[in-house]
Amino acid sequence: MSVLDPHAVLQLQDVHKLFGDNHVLKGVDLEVASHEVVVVIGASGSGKSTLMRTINLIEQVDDGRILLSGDDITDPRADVDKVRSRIGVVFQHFNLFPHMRVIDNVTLAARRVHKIPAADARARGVDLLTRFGLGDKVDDYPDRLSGGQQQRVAIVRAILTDPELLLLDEITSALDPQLVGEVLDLVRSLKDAGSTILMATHEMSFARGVADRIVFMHQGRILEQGSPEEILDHPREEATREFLSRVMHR
Ligand SMILES: Nc1ncnc2c1ncn2[C@@H]1O[C@H](COP(=O)(O)OP(=O)(O)OP(=O)(O)O)[C@@H](O)[C@H]1O
Repeated sequence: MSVLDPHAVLQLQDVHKLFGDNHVLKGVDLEVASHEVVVVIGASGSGKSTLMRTINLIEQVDDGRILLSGDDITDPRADVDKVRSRIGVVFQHFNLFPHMRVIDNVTLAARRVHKIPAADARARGVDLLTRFGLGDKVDDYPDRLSGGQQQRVAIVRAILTDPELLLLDEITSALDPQLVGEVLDLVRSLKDAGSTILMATHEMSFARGVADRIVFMHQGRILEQGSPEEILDHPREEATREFLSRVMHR
């Protein structure tokens, strides 16, 4: 077993996941250090989403373990709600509640799960929304917002309580191309503010711009990982080269 970084926010050790006979994660080892931005790339079906979902305990691992700041969150005795409250998650679809105003969407978990007083949660929500260009949307309902604005609201919701780790799974895939930039700008400012982020994306230019490290997944394994230059410009593996030539010429 590898020597573990005692400061790692996230550690996956030999994680396996099967859906029936389909061995989707075949022994994944991965560490994310504090303040690090790690971007996972790979073909459709390579296991990126499943990887993210095991970390948020939506999927149970079949073997191996996952540590969050040293705590084994795959231990059957782990408190799932407590683990989830330590991780901010944004998925492809924004999943905002349509009947709730933006500010209520943003502060719901802070109030209900973290028991932050409503006035404090609102103040922090308004501050973050304003900082990210949504100050005039605080009291709107989500259907009045563009897809990019809704996704930025979902990100504000995810960071409201300062989670230890942010999981961003294909957060721009459902957006019109002209709306992608504003969401990516927000992620860049989270990086600059020191967030620890694990992100799966198909946006190679964004991966290059924001990643400290890129991880290439292939058929349920991490085939190679390194700096954006190493992986995107000088990949060692044939499968990585094939994948990149496909996505770059799309
Ligand atoms: N809930 C599930 N039940 C059964 N099979 C699943 C389930 N979720 C994922 N799979 C299978 O696991 C494999 C990996 O899927 P996953 O969604 O993790 O890939 P991905 O790399 O995220 O793909 P994409 O880029 O298209 O999102 C696929 O073969 C998929 O069919």
